[in-house]
Amino acid sequence: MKTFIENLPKAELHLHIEGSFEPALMFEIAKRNNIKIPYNSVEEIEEAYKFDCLQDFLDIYYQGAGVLTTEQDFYDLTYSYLQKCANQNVRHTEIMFDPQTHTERGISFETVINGISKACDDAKEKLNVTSLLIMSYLRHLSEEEAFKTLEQSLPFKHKITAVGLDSSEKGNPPSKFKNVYKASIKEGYIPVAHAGEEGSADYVWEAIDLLGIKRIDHGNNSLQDDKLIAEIIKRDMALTVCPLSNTALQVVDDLKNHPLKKMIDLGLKVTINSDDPAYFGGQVNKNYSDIQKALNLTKKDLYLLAKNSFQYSFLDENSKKNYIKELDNYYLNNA
Ligand code: HPA
Ligand SMILES: [Zn+2]
Repeated sequence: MKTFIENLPKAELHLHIEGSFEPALMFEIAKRNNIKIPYNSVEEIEEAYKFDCLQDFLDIYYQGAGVLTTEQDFYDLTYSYLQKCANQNVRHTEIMFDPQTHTERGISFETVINGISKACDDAKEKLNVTSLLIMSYLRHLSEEEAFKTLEQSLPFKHKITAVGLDSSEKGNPPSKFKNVYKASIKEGYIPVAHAGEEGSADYVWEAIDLLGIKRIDHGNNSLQDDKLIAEIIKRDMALTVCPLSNTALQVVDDLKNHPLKKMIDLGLKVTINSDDPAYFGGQVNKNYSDIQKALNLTKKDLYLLAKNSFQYSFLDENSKKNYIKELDNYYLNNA
């Protein structure tokens, strides 16, 4: 099963590039930028990466991202993640980035986007991994701040496919960002949002009805509401589920109790993703293999999850078809 997962062609649809920042690279970049970080060793970092909830994690995640300064830093961070994609047979990835985490510190939008997008271009050519970008608004900041970010993104619109909403969910409902989503859609961005990770099913309703999202990031708490489940199925929207993130942030107490199988059985379209792999104990293939073991998933289940990852990506129809053909061939020969 391990080899089947390792070689399974797949896409990753929920990944924060700042959350892929591995301790070793963090040390290297902090050193070359002469920035002090409050850890002396990889062991100390690992000790700090124990979280009770989303906010605990976010405090450490923003601190880590604080060493990223130059275009080269953003390039190195992104290329390092894309190399891991290539090693895991992640054929396509949709990368979220948080411009405000950096612009708030005086780093220009241009520095961030150019570093990330150059790495994506190089990875396409050298690693045969495709990618697109999701610009995420920080929901603990105001809608006015999000509007500023939208404005800053416009000269780079051709490099960005979608907009997302992340950071502290509770107390920051999707309705707070209704106007900026409307404006983002007008600019041609596809809307997605984190909803129902720690927030209730009402937040998922708002993300669908008020923000018009096309895909739900996490969405676990949708299961609290049968009408919502029916609506998500009716609209053919996928959930980007992140098993190891859910246990690390105590959204789920144990992988054995993870609702993923229940979601599938209800008819929801589910994908498997790593969210913030450097912080939550595993890349996407570890998410596949740990949840496979915990829930006794079959090769067919895994094949269908990987198929969803291509089907519900924001790739054009022809690219989706080609990737799914590659996956079908793999499944035929390895089932
Ligand atoms: O899992 C997450 N949830 C909300 N915001 C985030 N920002 C990075 N990761 C996350
Ligand atoms: Zn996330």
